[in-house]
Amino acid sequence: MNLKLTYNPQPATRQLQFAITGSKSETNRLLLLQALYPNLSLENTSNSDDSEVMSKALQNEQPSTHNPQLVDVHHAGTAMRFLTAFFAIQEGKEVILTGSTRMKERPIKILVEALQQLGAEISYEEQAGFPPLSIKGKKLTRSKVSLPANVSSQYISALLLIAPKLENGLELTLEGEITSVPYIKMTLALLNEIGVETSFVDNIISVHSQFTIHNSQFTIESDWSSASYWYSIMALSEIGTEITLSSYKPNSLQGDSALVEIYSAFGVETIFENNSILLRKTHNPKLTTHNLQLNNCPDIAQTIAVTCFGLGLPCHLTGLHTLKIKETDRLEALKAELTKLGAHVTVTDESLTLSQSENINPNISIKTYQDHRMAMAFAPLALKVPIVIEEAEVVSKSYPTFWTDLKSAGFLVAEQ
Ligand SMILES: O=C(O)C1=C[C@@H](OP(=O)(O)O)[C@@H](O)[C@H](O)C1
Ligand SMILES: C=C(OP(=O)(O)O)C(=O)O
Repeated sequence: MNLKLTYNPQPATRQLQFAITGSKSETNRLLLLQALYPNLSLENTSNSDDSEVMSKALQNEQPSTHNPQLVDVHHAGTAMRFLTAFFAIQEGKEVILTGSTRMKERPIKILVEALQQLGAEISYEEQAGFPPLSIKGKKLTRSKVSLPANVSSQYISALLLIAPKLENGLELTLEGEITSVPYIKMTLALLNEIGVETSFVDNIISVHSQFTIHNSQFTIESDWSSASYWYSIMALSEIGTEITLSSYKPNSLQGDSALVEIYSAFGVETIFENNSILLRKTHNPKLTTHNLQLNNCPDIAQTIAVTCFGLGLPCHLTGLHTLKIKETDRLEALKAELTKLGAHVTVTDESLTLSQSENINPNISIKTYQDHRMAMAFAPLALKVPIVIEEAEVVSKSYPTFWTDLKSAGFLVAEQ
């Protein structure tokens, strides 16, 4: 489904307000913890496809006589990585864990080797180092392992999530530069919330074993990565435009809440009130090069690059080495699509540089490369020029109601 987006400014008749569902990162961690500790109950879980597949994989557990069970996580990176660790400790159970064609190109060797060092029985079904995996669940008896930390934090989170169920807990030594650190801290914070003791000093993380927990209820904060598209819409809107998003709090576990500070430089003010954020366009940003290090919040890189282009601002974004192994090679995808719109962009393996531009080519058809964030990051440009988003249904990976929310905000969204 290709969607043509245009924007026809109407006088504001009411305050725009959207309830975004829970963080998919927090949801997928807590769903796994709920499978390990059934007396954990969750509110405001994510309605994303990635959380649906996670939930289904954990619920559809068949008795061990149906071995091996096929579990398909489609495009969900967190589900693939977290479930690899989960199934590795399900004694007597065998699964083949697989995903989409792209998932079979996303590396998993670092996690598999770490689990194997702890005693897990995992082998590759097709290409060594990549899904699908054959996993024979067993009791893991070892408790210390080292692994490279500069490729994906999801490998580390996966190990941490099963750690309290290991006989002697876990001590992880992280090698090299640690990437996407807030996601690791989110995992530790959620473990702490349910009563698991952890420590993270220098490059060593320790998790104590904890076989049961008290009844515990957790309300998940809404997804900041999804909020990023509204930040971009505000940045590209007229001064005075406002929108309210719920439910958010100032002390978030999500690294993407860095949006508050980043978008203040693009003229968007954030006010926290009653469990919500009010976003207001207050001024037009200064014409300077925006230098941002995004190692801590890789998922908002596409949003920021497109915002800068829409505002005609030059930018230099760094810390983007993980973007090449996500839903697509996001650096190449950004370069190709921004260039079609008239941008001057260069990329390296870890950075993107955008020159100042004055025009945006209208009626360009944006390829989305099976990447939800390509579709949602480019949509706000409809405030400036008509634009077509190809295979627009990809948004359901993280934000299934994105197009209906956009319509409610006054965008014209027509199937082509
Ligand atoms: O742990 C998580 O929930 C995530 C970690 C990040 O991945 P990397 O650590 O691979 O950068 C992020 O990009 C992804 O969307 C979600
Ligand atoms: C990278 C992402 O997800 P995952 O790695 O979990 O597929 C994302 O949602 O932007």
